[in-house]
Amino acid sequence: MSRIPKLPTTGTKENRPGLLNSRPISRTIANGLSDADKKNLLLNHTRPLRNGPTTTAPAQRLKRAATAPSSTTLPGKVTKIEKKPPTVAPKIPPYDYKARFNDLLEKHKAIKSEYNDLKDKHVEVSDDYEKIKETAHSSASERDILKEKLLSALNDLREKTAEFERMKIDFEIQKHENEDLHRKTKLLEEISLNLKKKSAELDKVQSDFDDLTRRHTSLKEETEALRVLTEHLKRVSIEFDKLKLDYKDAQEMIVKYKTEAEALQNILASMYKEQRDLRNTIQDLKGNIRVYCRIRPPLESESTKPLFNLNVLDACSIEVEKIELNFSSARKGKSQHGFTFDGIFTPHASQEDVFAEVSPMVQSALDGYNVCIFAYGQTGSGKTYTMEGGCGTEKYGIIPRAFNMIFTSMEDLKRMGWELTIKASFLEIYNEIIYDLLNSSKEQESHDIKMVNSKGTDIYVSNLKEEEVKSSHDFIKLMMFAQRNRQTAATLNNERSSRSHSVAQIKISAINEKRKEKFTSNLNLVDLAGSESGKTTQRMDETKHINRSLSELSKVILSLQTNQSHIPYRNSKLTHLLMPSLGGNSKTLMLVNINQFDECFSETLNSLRFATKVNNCRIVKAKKNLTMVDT
Ligand SMILES: Nc1ncnc2c1ncn2[C@@H]1O[C@H](COP(=O)(O)OP(=O)(O)OP(=O)(O)O)[C@@H](O)[C@H]1O
Repeated sequence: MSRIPKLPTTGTKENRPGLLNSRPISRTIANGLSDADKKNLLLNHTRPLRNGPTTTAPAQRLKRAATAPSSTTLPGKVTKIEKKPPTVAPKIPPYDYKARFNDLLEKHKAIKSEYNDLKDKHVEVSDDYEKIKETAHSSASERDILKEKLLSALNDLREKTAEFERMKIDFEIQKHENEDLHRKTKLLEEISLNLKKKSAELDKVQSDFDDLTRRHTSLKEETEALRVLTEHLKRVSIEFDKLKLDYKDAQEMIVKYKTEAEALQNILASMYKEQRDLRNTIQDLKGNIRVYCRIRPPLESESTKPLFNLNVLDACSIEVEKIELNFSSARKGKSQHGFTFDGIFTPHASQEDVFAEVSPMVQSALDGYNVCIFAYGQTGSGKTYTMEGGCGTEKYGIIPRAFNMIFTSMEDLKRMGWELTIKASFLEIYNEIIYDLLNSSKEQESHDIKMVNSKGTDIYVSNLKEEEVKSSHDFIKLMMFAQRNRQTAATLNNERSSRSHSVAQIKISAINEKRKEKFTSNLNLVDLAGSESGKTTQRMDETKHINRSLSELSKVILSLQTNQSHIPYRNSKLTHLLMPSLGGNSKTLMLVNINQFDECFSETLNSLRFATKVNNCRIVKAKKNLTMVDT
């Protein structure tokens, strides 16, 4: 901004005119002199040399000039004064005036040229001064502008400062307020935290209180229950005391009754024995082989089938009659036959009616006798229905009813000190081979009939499954299982069930520890194969076997009837199996089943004739299998 040239800083501080006193003005201004200083400075510069406060003599000035620094710097122009090495003037003798004059002349010349130089320099300095003046002038105006600006800036500054001060105060106030707020916030946070804690504590206290309330309620209830219980206990205690007395009385009574019961039990046992003996006397009188005839009613589907005449003459006799219409045949005319048995079951007889007659035989088994009940007759005559029955307890046949009876009697026998074990097995004899009906696997083991002891009075079938039965329900389940197995075999081999003998064996083992008695008895319930003759090759084969076993059965019965020494039991599987139940020590009941269809007349006649043969046979008095228990 300043165009003032830089002046040399060297030189004396004396306020001399000209170059020697030329301090750089710009520097002084820049150094911030006061206005008065600046004025003085300018005046000093412009004052003529002679008006200077310290006017020096020309000789002195010359001398100073001679010793002055060899170079001076002027603003704008730099004049270099060459430094000459000081020449040592030869000492002039005082007498040499000429030389001294020449020397003075020389000095004068030098001063003169110096003067001229200085003059030139003065002119230069004057120019510079003018320039500086101008510059100073413009600087002054600039300074004024700047001053104004400075003033306004100062005003602004003052205002800003005032504003700043205000703001500072405001800031301070704000700061205080902020701090205050901060403090309050902190305080609030602390209060809120405390509140939260208190609230949590309150919640806990509340839940504790609720807990306590609940416990209090339950305790109250328990107390109430306890109170009720205590009252009840009091009552019970009174009752207990009463009962104790009653118990004492009862105990005395029990002892009394026990003695009486024992006496009664003895009476009962002897009565039971008498009753049993009487029963068996009656049985003996009736005969140990008993034959009944059952006539099957035609089914709805058979209602159109022609029937032959069948007259039930009395409870034990029937008459069958067929009128031959084929007059060309030799057997034309009436064919009438009468038969007498131990009983006749008409088509109206129910399963219950049949069992009522059969039950004494089951009772005999429970009394310790071997019993065999078998159904005989042609296919479809009602053998299976008679032995096994149909669905529902009403239609139950002899086998399930016999079991029901055994389990009912077991209770009475228990009361008299008898413990009974009942075992059951189911088998089928087809074409002289024994099949275990309780074994459902296809791979059947071979079954042989073997002797239990050397006396040959009892037999057993090897590899035959024997299940202990605890209830009649167990037995029904077992019987149904055997029926299913028989039906499966029948499905595989058409009509096999009709062509095979089915045997349900029930073994009763009884022991009376008190009386030291025990017995075992066998109850064989047999559904024989159809007695008719077959027509096909296979049927012929089957028939051969069936007929053989049935004729062997008739032979055995005949041998028994005629008291033969040798009874041919072993000639067929059936007779061999039934040996214990057919022999002297047994009771046999045969049910001959017939139907009334005209087409079945001759087979019916055959069945009735066979039954008559059996009926004529009287087994020797049966013996009970009772033995004494080894002690
Ligand atoms: N007394 C009866 N009352 C009502 N229906 C009977 C009677 N007897 C037999 N039936 C019925 O007659 C049909 C033949 O009887 P069942 O099967 O018992 O004869 P079956 O002699 O055993 O024949 P199979 O030798 O083929 O086994 C069956 O449907 C059976 O329900």
